Amino acid sequence: MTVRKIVVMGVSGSGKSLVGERLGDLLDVQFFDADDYHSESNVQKMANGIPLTDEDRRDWLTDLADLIRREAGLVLACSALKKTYRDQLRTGDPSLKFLYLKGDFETIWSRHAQRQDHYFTGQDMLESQFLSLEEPDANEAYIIDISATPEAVLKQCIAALSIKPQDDLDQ
Ligand SMILES: Nc1ncnc2c1ncn2[C@@H]1O[C@H](COP(=O)(O)OP(=O)(O)OP(=O)(O)O)[C@@H](O)[C@H]1O
Ligand SMILES: O=C(O)[C@H](O)[C@@H](O)[C@H](O)[C@H](O)CO
Repeated sequence: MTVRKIVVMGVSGSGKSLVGERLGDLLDVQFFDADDYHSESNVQKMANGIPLTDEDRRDWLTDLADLIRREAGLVLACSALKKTYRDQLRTGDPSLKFLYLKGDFETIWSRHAQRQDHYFTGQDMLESQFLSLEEPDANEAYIIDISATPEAVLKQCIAALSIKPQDDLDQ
């Protein structure tokens, strides 16, 4: 297994934390959530229903690139919505692999609605994520269809990264 540094990307509610955590366990590398690296003012902004700007995300991405550089292996859940953001993350390690959790607004909104106690809420906020999103193509990321169950989504990730035979996940 050679893949050691992975970013699980996508809009809010696409399943990055759920899938990323399980992937970290499977790969036996630490899982990090980029949400934990937002400044207090960024969190406040989002909690007040104001989407982040490029400027708001600049220092956050710098810190995340440092984290990627520092760790020998990791799975990082990070929105990484724009190409320039992903380029900034890759400065931490050019071999970084991206898994893009791709889904439509309706699917993701329905999952958002089930989530509680999260500062990122509201249809407008989710819409703003889709407006900012610059989808990576297959040259830049493995594209994962999130319409299926978490287990099936995880299987796609494993297959994309060619980590283990898929049968190992059947339980
Ligand atoms: N494939 C799936 N099928 C059904 N529910 C899912 C699936 N993936 C994730 N969920 C659920 O959808 C919700 C959002 O998932 P999660 O919190 O992992 O997304 P996220 O991308 O990390 O969001 P955020 O960036 O806002 O933190 C959670 O309640 C999670 O359990
Ligand atoms: O780039 C961004 O706009 C942020 O990273 C968001 O995606 C939120 O942090 C996250 O979705 C909240 O859970």
